[in-house]
This record gives sequence, structure tokens and C-alpha cells, in this order.
Amino acid sequence: MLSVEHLKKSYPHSGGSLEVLRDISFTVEAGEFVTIVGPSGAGKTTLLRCLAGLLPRSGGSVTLTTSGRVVDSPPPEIACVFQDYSRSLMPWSKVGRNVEIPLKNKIRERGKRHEQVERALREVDLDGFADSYPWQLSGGMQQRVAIARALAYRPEFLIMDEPFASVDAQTRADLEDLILRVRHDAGLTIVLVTHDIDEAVYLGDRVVVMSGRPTTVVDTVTVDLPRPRSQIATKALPRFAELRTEVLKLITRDGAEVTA
Ligand SMILES: Nc1ncnc2c1ncn2[C@@H]1O[C@H](COP(=O)(O)OP(=O)(O)OP(=O)(O)O)[C@@H](O)[C@H]1O
Repeated sequence: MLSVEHLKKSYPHSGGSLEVLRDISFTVEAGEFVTIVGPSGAGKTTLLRCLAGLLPRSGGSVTLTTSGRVVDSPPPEIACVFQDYSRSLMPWSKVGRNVEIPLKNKIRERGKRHEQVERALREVDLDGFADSYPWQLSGGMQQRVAIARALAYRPEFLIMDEPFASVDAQTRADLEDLILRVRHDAGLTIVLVTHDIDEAVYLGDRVVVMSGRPTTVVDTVTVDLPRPRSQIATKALPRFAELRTEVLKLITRDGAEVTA
């Protein structure tokens, strides 16, 4: 379980300080899919970077309660996928190598590493593409490489920052379903930030709604929609519409801009 308690983050700004996260507390249970929405500039990326140990906190704590580890640097249990696959993949390295590199310290034996790479590429339906370069693939395929790289690491937690924001609508829907499938198969715990309320409700077990800056948690909405989810059947449920309205009301209470 991941526990976030009274997390605070300010940045130095114009000789003073910019308070971004004022007081953020929530937990993520093992195996849970938690989505986070909030207005632009609320500090969602800042929050994820603090959760992943990539950014020092100004106060509060982030703890992996199973191991008791306080997250002060990137922990081995967590892997991240960011929005901009074009910046996160190395264009000069083939797909297989991109997926393999983070494994180098974890798995010393080359053969085992390659097995893990092939398995991860299969999980995202990219078997046969290990010898392609990222620039030879479509945007959606490149983001699948970034997901495979995270999966190959066999993390307990996957932290995703707007991972589907740079692809077209149909690819986005396909990637959403892919992540639901791999999460189910690998028993992953996922925290995902999105601007898109439909996506937050469709994917999540709970939606954490953040206020505008200086940011607090406005509320957490439990998504009591049946699984497995389906782009057509789930989104046609009256309960889906009720939940998206509930989240939208919580966000717009703050006067925020969102994709609804
Ligand atoms: N490294 C940094 N140094 C100084 N200020 C920063 C830094 N990173 C982010 N900020 C500021 O913190 C605030 C929150 O930024 P952040 O990117 O975390 O928000 P966000 O909710 O993810 O935004 P968006 O929804 O637009 O992607 C912004 O005002 C931003 O300018």
C-alpha cells in the first residue's frame, strides 16, 4: 500500500516561494487503480514526481507501507510512464534495447533479461518489434514501448502521468483497455493522472479530485462500476454518467478548466 500524508511541495519562485501542494493525503491499496484529476496547474505532475521519489517534498510523507520504505528517492517497487514518449524513449536505440536498459542493474544474466524484454513486448502486443527503432513506430506503438519498459521491470506500482494524452482518440481507447488488461494480468497497483474525466472514471477504482493551487484533495469518488470494463457497455451505463457528473461538479466547484 502507498500512503500519502499531508504532502506539501513549494518551488522557489521570483526570490520567494510558489506553494503548489498545500496538503495532500490519500492511500492506494495493493492492486487498486487510483486516478487523479484536477485543474491545469494544480500540481498533478508535481504530485506524481513526489510519489515516485523523483522530487524532494517540502513536507509530509510518502510511504510504501508493505516495506515500510519512506519514498525519498526512486524505489525499486515503482515504475513510471510519462506523457511524452518521444522524450522518454531513446531514438538511437532499438525498441528491445529501450526496454532492456532499466533492467541492467536488476537482472545480471543477459538471457534472462532478454526473456523479460520479450515477455513485456508480448504483453503490449509488440512482439516482433524488438529490432525496430522507436521512430519507425506510430505514436500509440511508441507509448506501448514505454509501457513495456515499465512492465519489464516487474514493478508493484505503476505511476502514469497523462500517458495517453499525446495520441488520437481511438488509440487512446485501445491503450486504456491495454492498461486495464496488463493491470489485471500482472496484479499491478496503478496511480494515473489524467485531464479527462471520462478516462478517470472508466479506468479507476477511485478518483482523487484535486483543487486548484495551492492544492488540497477536494474529495475521493469511489467508482462502483463492474469490471471488466468495456468502452461501449461501461460508458453506456447510467451510473457512468452519474459518476462523471459527480467528478465534474467537484472540479468545477473550483472554477477549473477540464476536458469533460
Ligand atoms: N521545476 C519547477 N520549478 C518551478 N515551478 C514549477 C516546477 N515544476 C512545476 N512548477 C510549477 O508548479 C505548478 C504546478 O505544475 P504541474 O506541472 O505540477 O501542474 P499540473 O497540474 O501537472 O499541470 P497541467 O495539468 O497543466 O499539466 C505550476 O505553476 C508550475 O509552473
